[in-house]
Amino acid sequence: MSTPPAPPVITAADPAAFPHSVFHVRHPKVIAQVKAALPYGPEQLSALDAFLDATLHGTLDPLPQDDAGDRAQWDLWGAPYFGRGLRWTDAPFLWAESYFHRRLLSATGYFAGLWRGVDPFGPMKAASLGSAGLAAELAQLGSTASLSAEERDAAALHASLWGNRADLGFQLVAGAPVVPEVLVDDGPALYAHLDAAPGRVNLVADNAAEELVYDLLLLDHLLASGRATELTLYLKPRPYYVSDATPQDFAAAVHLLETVPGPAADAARRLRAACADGRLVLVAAEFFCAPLGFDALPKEILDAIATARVTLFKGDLNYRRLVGDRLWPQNTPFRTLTSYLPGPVAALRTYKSDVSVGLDPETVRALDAAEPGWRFGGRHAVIQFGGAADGEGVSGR
Ligand SMILES: O=P(O)(O)OC[C@@]1(O)O[C@H](CO)[C@@H](O)[C@@H]1O
Repeated sequence: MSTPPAPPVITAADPAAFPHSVFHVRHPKVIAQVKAALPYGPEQLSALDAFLDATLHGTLDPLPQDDAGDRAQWDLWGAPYFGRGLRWTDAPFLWAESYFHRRLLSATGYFAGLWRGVDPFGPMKAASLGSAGLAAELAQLGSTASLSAEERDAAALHASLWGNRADLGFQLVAGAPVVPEVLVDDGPALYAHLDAAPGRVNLVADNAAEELVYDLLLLDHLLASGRATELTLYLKPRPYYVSDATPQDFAAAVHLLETVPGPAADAARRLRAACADGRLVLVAAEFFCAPLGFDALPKEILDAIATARVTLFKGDLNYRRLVGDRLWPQNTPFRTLTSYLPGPVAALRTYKSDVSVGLDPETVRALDAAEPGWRFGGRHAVIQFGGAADGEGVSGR
């Protein structure tokens, strides 16, 4: 098959486009929320103000000295952009957002001093995890007992999918809850693949709190139903993109499940047992906080993808990193764009940014006509299964 050239990488330079609003509307709200969340002193508060001002009006400069030990790494990643008079919005959107979140941690003192290791988003994550709505939903889990096996399979997958709407950065700018719509549902094909031969399932997590709770229930469902013999859960080693899940968030999510008697607590007990005997392994890989696409995944993660029955990628950011943060023609097959990976992959993604692939042109035309902002509202979603690697590819990713 011929390999179409890759379209341009997305930047935030166009003031009329969505990525620009992330820097100019969402990020000021993120910083205001962080300043309000913890009782920081004048040093952290003024560092946060100065940082925001630099992202809005300044140019891209190297990482300040802090104790994280990754300055040389960022100097390499930032070499094309640092010290060239580029605005934050001129760099690739994926790169610049990742750098924003790394710099935000520095400004809060996350790497040195009193606030070392304190998650600036911790209070927001705790509030989301402690919400009455989530507790009520978990208390109702017993009602799925009356569903057919297929309905239970779909419910576990879709709860994990829609848990992604509970991304706390997105919630800062999201409108009222809306009726969700799944544009592509490869869920049955994914289950058929696992039924044909169980094996290890990898899940690359996205957000903490509500989303992670439903991810854990999906993992428990795969283990309890015999589809997964082992599980690997990939987490972030430190706070990132507001609410991305860290090992501490994993512990908090398991703890919440334990407090809800019935199916939730039963799932928590099984997950704890799987942690204890090594069937559920947590990996907090540095790579997942890097400003790179998954075409740059390190060997150990590629090996884990190659030997898994399937690797599930959660959320919008992982989707951008998986298929490439570019304005692809929307009918580009998901399978083609993920065939560079050495094993079967699936994405559970709600739409919160431009990137869109694997849709038929008629669907796109109808969506554009009926709801012009449909790619940013979190109301639409896809469950796309790439199957096994088949050698097709796109040049220039
Ligand atoms: O990966 P997630 O949590 O689903 O979404 C991350 C996100 O909120 O951040 C980006 C904009 O900042 C978008 O890609 C997306 O909307």
